[in-house]
Amino acid sequence: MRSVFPSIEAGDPVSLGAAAARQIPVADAESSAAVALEWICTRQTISPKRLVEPGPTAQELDAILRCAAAAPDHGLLRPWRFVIVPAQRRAGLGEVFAAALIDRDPGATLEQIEAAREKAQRAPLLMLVVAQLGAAEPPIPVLERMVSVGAAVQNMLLAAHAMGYGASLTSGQAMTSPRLRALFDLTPGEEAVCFVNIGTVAKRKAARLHPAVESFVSVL
Ligand SMILES: Cc1cc2nc3c(=O)[nH]c(=O)nc-3n(C[C@H](O)[C@H](O)[C@H](O)COP(=O)(O)O)c2cc1C
Repeated sequence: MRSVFPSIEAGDPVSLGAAAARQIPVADAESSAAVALEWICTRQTISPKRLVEPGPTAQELDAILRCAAAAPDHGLLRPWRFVIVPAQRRAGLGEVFAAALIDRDPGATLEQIEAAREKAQRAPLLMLVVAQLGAAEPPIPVLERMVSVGAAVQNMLLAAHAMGYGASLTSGQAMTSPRLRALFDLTPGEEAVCFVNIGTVAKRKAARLHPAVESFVSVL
């Protein structure tokens, strides 16, 4: 496993979880915290067009998914699930993207239809994020469940980044298409939120400037 996190040993598939549980000696704690903060703040979107092979190995993907499972989850509803789209199902997803575009815009050009189709072929790892927002017990508000979904997704983006991969989220109007819902067997109460794309970074853009803290924090 590639890692920028020094206390995680290369090749150790369980090390992400183990590192969190580990009692880090005080002398190492500060540098570990500094690396973790750096790692969180340097995550950036890498467009699927810039994500190439190799993608995460099966072991790495398992570690990434276990990070999702560490997300805060009020009521322990686990209000999300993920659907991996393997290579042999990409063409089928591309047809759904193309048909969804034609549904929305019957006048779409052949070029636009082909571009929609091609979106299913990018990034070595492609995974749909499904939010489960229907009736639940305990009745945790939908807004809180979406926070849990977002936290699970962010944990995966950060895990991929820590392993040295690039990652991004993609969405768009096809997410609400009945065709996409049918392909992924979404049940009533489930919503397709976005795709997670992960792979090796072919080219990186300059990171964006993050908003200043004072622009989003106040004191009551
Ligand atoms: C739910 C969700 C869906 C997104 N969908 C898209 C998308 O379809 N296309 C895109 O270019 N970026 C998409 N993004 C990524 C944002 O554009 C990106 O996070 C933002 O520009 C900030 O850049 P950064 O991630 O590098 O900090 C999505 C982000 C979220 C949270």
